[in-house]
Amino acid sequence: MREQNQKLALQFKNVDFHYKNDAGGIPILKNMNLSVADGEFVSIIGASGSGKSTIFRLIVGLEEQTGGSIYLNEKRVTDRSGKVGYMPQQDLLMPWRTVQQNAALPLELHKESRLGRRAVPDLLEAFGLKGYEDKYPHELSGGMRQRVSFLRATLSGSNVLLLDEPFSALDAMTRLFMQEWLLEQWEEQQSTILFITHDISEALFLSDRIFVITDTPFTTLKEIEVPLERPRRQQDSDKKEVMKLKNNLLEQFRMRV
Ligand SMILES: Nc1ncnc2c1ncn2[C@@H]1O[C@H](COP(=O)(O)OP(=O)(O)OP(=O)(O)O)[C@@H](O)[C@H]1O
Repeated sequence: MREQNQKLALQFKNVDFHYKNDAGGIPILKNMNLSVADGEFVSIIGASGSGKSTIFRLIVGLEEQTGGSIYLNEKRVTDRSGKVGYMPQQDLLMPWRTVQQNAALPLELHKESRLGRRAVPDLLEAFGLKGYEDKYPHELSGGMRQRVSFLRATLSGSNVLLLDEPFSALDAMTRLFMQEWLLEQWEEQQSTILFITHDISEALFLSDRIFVITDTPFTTLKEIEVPLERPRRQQDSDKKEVMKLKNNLLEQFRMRV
């Protein structure tokens, strides 16, 4: 496992949240606590509609909790807009902007980024986009669009990145390569990643810990530690202890279908 420091990158303390509706509200989080260490890779899995994206929307500040507090890097931050890197479910690249212009958008919005404009050429190369700087999104493959979108989240300059099903639209082979690539970037940038997926194998391959939503509304999430050393390769997922975890998780979800 990668060296983690004792600092917390993210913490929910007694957080309540419900969506408003005519019937009085749809409760999602009830007095919920959660901690993610700086440098950790954590996945969140759960059934469709269980509240995974809502957790991200609260962290990003797109929704406001009705109770409790959310801490980023151990500071209680009330205005979290632009303070974390966020890659939503669809890549949301702007079709009229080039690769470079799409990726560098956070630098236009938030001038004081940890990485800064000078990092852009190096990062474009690291993200396999060198030579494509002036192309438009429709000229790219699915995997490339995902990489531009991830680069944009990275350029927010935050040490915390939230990735919401980033690989769901990719073919199976590209997806496997993108997972390995993502782990390399995570190591390189020393970031903290929260990753939503429906794919149990993907969560096991990538994560230090997996948070499982078993019921909604939820107070705690079930936590699973993944017993794999780093660096990892796809074939590590075939190890006996990982297969056992996978089968247990599949069984849990099967009972809910
Ligand atoms: N803006 C909204 N107003 C009212 N209800 C909402 C709103 N957004 C989400 N919900 C409801 O809140 C619940 C949780 O939604 P959320 O998008 O967090 O689920 P999810 O686990 O991310 O789902 P999926 O895996 O399908 O993306 C769902 O029942 C959804 O219908």
